[in-house]
Amino acid sequence: MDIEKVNSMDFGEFVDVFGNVIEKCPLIAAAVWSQRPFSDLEDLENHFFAFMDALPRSGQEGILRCHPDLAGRDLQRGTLTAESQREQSQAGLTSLDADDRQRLQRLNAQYRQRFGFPFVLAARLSDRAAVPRELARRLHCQPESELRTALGEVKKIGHLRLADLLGADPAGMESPR
Ligand SMILES: NC(=O)N[C@H]1NC(=O)NC1=O
Repeated sequence: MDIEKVNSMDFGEFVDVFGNVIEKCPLIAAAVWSQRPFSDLEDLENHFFAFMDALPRSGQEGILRCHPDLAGRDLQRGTLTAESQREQSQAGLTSLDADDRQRLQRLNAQYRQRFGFPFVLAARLSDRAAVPRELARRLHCQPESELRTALGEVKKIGHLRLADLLGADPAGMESPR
């Protein structure tokens, strides 16, 4: 899909296509549509990210809370969004054994208890060994910097989802940890 096609979309089509660029936050796509035309993928994604950056803290935490836990209940029940299912599967989180899954669920619970929002990480840039390691490390970070880190991960996820939709090479991403 090229940027001309994106710019020609009506509101309904745009929200259908880009509504889950930020997990379960179609409102952001709805707001971004008003800002077309976009010059390219980077311009388009900058509008998504600027909207997030301009939110008050409660809104930013709300975005994080829209994310399902990694290897959590939604994965077990098969209720993940298609994008999240693919990302968690690519990181190997759909084939954890019971011990590893329970360890991750314990760490997720500790993280949520400490920060008040779920642990968010761009799973496609990680793997099943790195996820619990990174979770355990971030558990000890300060709340302010952790909020920034988590929103940075939401942006990485959004960047990759947008690149998929536009059939672009995801430029400038970190290689897998
Ligand atoms: N909790 C969390 O990070 N979830 C997200 N990460 C990712 O790559 N896809 C998700 O749904």
